[in-house]
Amino acid sequence: MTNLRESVHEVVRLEAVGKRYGGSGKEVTALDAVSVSLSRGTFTAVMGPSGSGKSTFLQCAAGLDRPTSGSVFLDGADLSRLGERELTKLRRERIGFIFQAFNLLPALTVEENAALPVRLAGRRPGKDEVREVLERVGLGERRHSRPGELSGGQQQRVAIARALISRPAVIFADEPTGALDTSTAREVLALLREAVREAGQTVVMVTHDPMAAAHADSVLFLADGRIVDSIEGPTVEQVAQRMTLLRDRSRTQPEFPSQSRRPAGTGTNR
Ligand SMILES: Nc1ncnc2c1ncn2[C@@H]1O[C@H](COP(=O)(O)OP(=O)(O)OP(=O)(O)O)[C@@H](O)[C@H]1O
Repeated sequence: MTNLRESVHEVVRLEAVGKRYGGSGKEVTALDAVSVSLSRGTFTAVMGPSGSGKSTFLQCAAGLDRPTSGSVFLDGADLSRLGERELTKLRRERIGFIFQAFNLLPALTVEENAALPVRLAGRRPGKDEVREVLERVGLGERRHSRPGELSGGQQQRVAIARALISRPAVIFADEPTGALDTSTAREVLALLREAVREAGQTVVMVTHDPMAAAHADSVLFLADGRIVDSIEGPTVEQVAQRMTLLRDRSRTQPEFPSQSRRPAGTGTNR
């Protein structure tokens, strides 16, 4: 299961990952030979115009969907070699998920929602374990509330607590700040950054928002299913400028000319 070529610092690796949808003349290439390596304890944002393949990238990297070609390695495991049951176990134990729509269970309290991954793994969550993770996201006082009694930002913090409780190697976040106002979004991003800095976790976040992307260590840019660019230590202005360029190019040319593509994954190995 372990890839011997893999560096010990590497926690997510995509090798020539392709994903095609449909068939019989209506095939869409959502990912086209994407290769990238992400190190432990890094925060990576994934950006690109609408339809560029961001969600597909996240789904394939997180083992929620299987690529049509290529391989995905996650925390040492080659996902293509895992059966559904093993994949579910790996997702439950090694990966945390955060979505734009929070996806909390309305009938459960804050602490029950946060403890869900532990229960699903067949373990009884310790009181301290749940309290600690809720305090970490600033919701220690709200543990008996239900999601409907909380603001959007508070609900997303419950979702972050739920993603953190099993101490996963990687947290995949799909537009985690998409439904939040700017100051609440900043709080959520600060929590993700803290998970990277203090717990050495790896965060991969799809976003449309240059402000959110600027909280990451690096930004990968997708266009037409390929990684066409990346920025290390991004600023809001740099990210916004790069996105404008990509949108303009995708409007004027249906496909990127190959000479404008940088080799996939450059600048992302740290
Ligand atoms: N289940 C599917 N069946 C068919 N085509 C799909 C499916 N999912 C995605 N696609 C296509 O694959 C391409 C990439 O889609 P994807 O959702 O990954 O893009 P995205 O960058 O996340 O877009 P957005 O920013 O609009 O959410 C698009 O052309 C999309 O229409």
